[in-house]
Amino acid sequence: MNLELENLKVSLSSAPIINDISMQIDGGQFVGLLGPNGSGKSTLLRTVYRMHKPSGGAVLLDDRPLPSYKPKNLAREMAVVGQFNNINFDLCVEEVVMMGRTPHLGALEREKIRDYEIVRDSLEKVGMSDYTKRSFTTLSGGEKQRIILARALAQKPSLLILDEPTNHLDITYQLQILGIIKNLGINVFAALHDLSLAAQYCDKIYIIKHGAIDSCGTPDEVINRNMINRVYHVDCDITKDSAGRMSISYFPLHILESEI
Ligand SMILES: Nc1ncnc2c1ncn2[C@@H]1O[C@H](COP(=O)(O)OP(=O)(O)OP(=O)(O)O)[C@@H](O)[C@H]1O
Repeated sequence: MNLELENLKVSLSSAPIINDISMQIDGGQFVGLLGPNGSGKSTLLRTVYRMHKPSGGAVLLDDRPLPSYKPKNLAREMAVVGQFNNINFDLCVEEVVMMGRTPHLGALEREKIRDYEIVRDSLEKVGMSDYTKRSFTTLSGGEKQRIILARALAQKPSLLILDEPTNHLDITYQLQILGIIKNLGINVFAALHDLSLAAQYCDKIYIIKHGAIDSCGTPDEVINRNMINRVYHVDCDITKDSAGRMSISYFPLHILESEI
């Protein structure tokens, strides 16, 4: 499912948060949304998954306006991994991941063998196969995050929306999860903070600042010292290894301040 934002505006408590943003997520690309704290990344993503209503412009999915989709039809196509993933019911891991199959089942339809296979496969992908019967509430933050991603994978979406999907994960799982997401071959729109990881995994990056697009393009086009200075007010060195992988070395803030 292709996603297009057309001159999107979002206000929260009468304050303009997203100011006239247009974007395109298509072609099975992994698109990163980056920007400083408070720049509007979560607000933008929440508007795409209908938690906020735009105050102007439109969200289009496969060229159709978002409000024209029935929630269940939308859930068959779009999966969301939000920033806060509290589940207050005492469910085991398998039950949580099985929730991802709900949009594919009829009103009173029971899960079939195929649904259990998909759940097993999704748990395997995130390295949590041994936790099937564990109570979700007893898991660590990173384990919960991987289960919520498994639930999204079990949904078999064609558009995956992720709000900081790796913020609780150690580096092994950050790389593993980003690798899994990258290999899905579906449209992915993810808010990320780590510029080096975004450079490594994203096909396209949008940088936003104060609710507007600062820049957009391939990681090579967008991530550079000027942008990091302009958007984050931090100085840095950027190098590339022989495989073309970008490495960013940030300078402590007092160096930048003393140089101004
Ligand atoms: N309900 C609300 N009412 C008023 N302002 C809000 C509301 N929710 C969020 N904001 C403000 O909107 C701005 C954007 O917030 P948002 O969470 O979208 O930023 P973000 O880029 O995701 O930040 P972070 O990187 O810290 O997660 C912030 O200044 C925030 O305080």
